[in-house]
Amino acid sequence: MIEVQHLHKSFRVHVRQAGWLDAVRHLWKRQYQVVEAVKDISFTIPKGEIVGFLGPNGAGKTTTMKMLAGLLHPTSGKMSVGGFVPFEQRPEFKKMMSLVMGQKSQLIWDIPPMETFLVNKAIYEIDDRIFRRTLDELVELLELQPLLTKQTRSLSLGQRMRCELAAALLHRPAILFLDEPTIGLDVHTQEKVRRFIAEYNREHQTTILLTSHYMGDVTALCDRIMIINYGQLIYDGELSVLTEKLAPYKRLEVRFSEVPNARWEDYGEVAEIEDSRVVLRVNRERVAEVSAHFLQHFHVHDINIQDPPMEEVITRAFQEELSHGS
Ligand SMILES: Nc1ncnc2c1ncn2[C@@H]1O[C@H](COP(=O)(O)OP(=O)(O)OP(=O)(O)O)[C@@H](O)[C@H]1O
Repeated sequence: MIEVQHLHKSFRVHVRQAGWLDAVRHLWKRQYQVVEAVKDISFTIPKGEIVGFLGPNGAGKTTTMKMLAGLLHPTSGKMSVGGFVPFEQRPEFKKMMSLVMGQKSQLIWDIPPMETFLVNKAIYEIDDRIFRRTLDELVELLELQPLLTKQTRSLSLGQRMRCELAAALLHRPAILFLDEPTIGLDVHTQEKVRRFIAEYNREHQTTILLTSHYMGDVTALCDRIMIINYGQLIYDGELSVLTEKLAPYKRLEVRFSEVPNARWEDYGEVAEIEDSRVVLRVNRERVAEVSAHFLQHFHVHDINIQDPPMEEVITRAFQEELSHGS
């Protein structure tokens, strides 16, 4: 459904001079610098898959998404999105995909969301019956009924984002690019949006590429992740494989009425230790044996075994790349 080969994008940016004298001089002789935002990335995403696209600030995620959505022309490389070359901007291409950017609104600010929906109906030439059916489904899934006729500018961020998603999905795109769809939302609304995306994908087999700084979005929605750093793809594969490779331990949290005296470092790396609680990073192969030992020899109130937090795994992935690069 999405195929990208050796994609590059560089921007030519004007270098600003620090001092006013230099700034005046350079009015005549401007200096430019080339920023390589995306460097030779290749990947394929089959129909119906949700892929998490991760990377630190400025890594090249938005630039890649904009190229995939046809908003930016690549410097070089090949792309096929649903069989189309995005930057050719064919009307059929626009009808089969949607881009939602958490930081940018496509709703018309001064009118209620329902009127933006009607504008989209006209733009995408959606048949009356299909429009009604799709709208009903989206209104129900996203709980939009009370918001439809309110002024868009009066909506809260979370209410607006739910309307943004509806506006983006009215024409039933087969491919969805979601750039930070939950940014700035409270935990409850984030959860709602996540559930909606998962349900919508299940129902319609929509192909989704998602960027998010919230690891909760990624762990809830994506089995596969791609990590980009300094414009290069440094990982493309299952999230669980990355976790096993970079963090070959589990987080073992044990609660006691009072932490007993023990040589905790014999069991694993001590992450936290308090009055009634010990958190250890225990090698995956030893988790079962260590837990059994604790239950047998100590008066344990509760024991909890988890994968390491995703933030930790991703940070390690960046660090690995940096140490390879140096
Ligand atoms: N229009 C532009 N002109 C010049 N440089 C740009 C432009 N757009 C992006 N860049 C640069 O390209 C690089 C990649 O930016 P991009 O916005 O794709 O990163 P990102 O991974 O989406 O970051 P974030 O998580 O902060 O949104 C950055 O160095 C950025 O400054």
